[in-house]
Amino acid sequence: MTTAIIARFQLDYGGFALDVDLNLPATGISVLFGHSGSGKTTLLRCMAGLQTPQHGFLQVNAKIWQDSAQALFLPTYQRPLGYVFQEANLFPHLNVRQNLQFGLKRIAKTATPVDLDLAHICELLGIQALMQRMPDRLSGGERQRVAIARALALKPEILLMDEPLASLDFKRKQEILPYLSQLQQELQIPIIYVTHAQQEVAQLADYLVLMAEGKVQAAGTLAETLSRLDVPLAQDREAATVWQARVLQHDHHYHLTRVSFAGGSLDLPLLNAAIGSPLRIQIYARDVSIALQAPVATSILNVLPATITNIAEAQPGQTIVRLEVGGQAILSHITRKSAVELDLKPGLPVYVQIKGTSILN
Ligand SMILES: Nc1ncnc2c1ncn2[C@@H]1O[C@H](COP(=O)(O)OP(=O)(O)OP(=O)(O)O)[C@@H](O)[C@H]1O
Repeated sequence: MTTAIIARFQLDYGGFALDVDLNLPATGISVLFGHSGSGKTTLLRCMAGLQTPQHGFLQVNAKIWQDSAQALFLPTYQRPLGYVFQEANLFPHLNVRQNLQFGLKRIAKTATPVDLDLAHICELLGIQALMQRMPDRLSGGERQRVAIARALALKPEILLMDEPLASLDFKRKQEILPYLSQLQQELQIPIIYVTHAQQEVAQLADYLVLMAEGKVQAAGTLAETLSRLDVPLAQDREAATVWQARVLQHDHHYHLTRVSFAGGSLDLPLLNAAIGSPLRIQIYARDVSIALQAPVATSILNVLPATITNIAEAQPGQTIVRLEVGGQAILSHITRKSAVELDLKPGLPVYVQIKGTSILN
């Protein structure tokens, strides 16, 4: 991982304390995930210079924005960042184009090497046709896409997003998520994205930071962090791993699509996606079962050789098993009785049977 951001903050509100020491990658979406009140927004506000912690150090790329040890603190307006809030906060008396142009003058003063072409940004966010519209004539999802474009128009070196989808209903969220995935693939700047929605984590995160009570509980690539048995996510009923895959071939006769991932290939229900296109595949731990031998007669299409790496107790009577399939981690929730009867142990070679998958993009 090429580190772009080093963030160390200690802040005490009296009743709540933030204490973090984080290195975040140079590209992709780093998601800050945690329960309400875990300190995600406070951390984001510290990065933006909207909060003044007792101790703070923030380095973005090679530049130090803040270092309390040397009394250095760049005010927010001198930090080349974009900030997207839960509500779009567009200027109601300006149309979309004027909203996007607002504040552009600032760029001349704080020009950065990052060259984001505004027209390209509008195209990525699908808002080219909305330029003349007033904000009250936009849907919630459109307003939020304009707010994201407005933040990017300032050519930031990082984009901070605080629950940008939280005020949207399910349908609007689904409408905007593909745009965010597209941005993540095209933009060369790091995005720090706050959410408490597990689905957004699975769909967007490249890097995942779990926060609890003002501290970082775990941080790492999405695959690493989702499959850690020592953090609550793996114990959750909704525990899942996410694999990056590519479309290999379509089988129109059986209505199946074969995709490849780092550890092999999977057959999925027929997808409407071009050969070679990238996909995220979510596999719930409850949909993965374990067999000691390769099953000879099974209706399950996806059976893969795997090795057990860790085992932990989950709910009463439940065991969670972490396995690797060609280096890719996968979780399986099974009954404790099965774990004992099969005598499962770390290092044991087994087979995983994947009963179902969801495609996230
Ligand atoms: N200005 C403030 N003064 C005192 N306490 C504050 C202040 N701002 C936030 N807090 C407290 O700090 C804690 C962390 O709040 P924060 O908004 O960072 O959490 P969060 O994880 O972003 O939560 P949510 O998901 O609900 O937005 C909360 O207990 C909150 O009440």
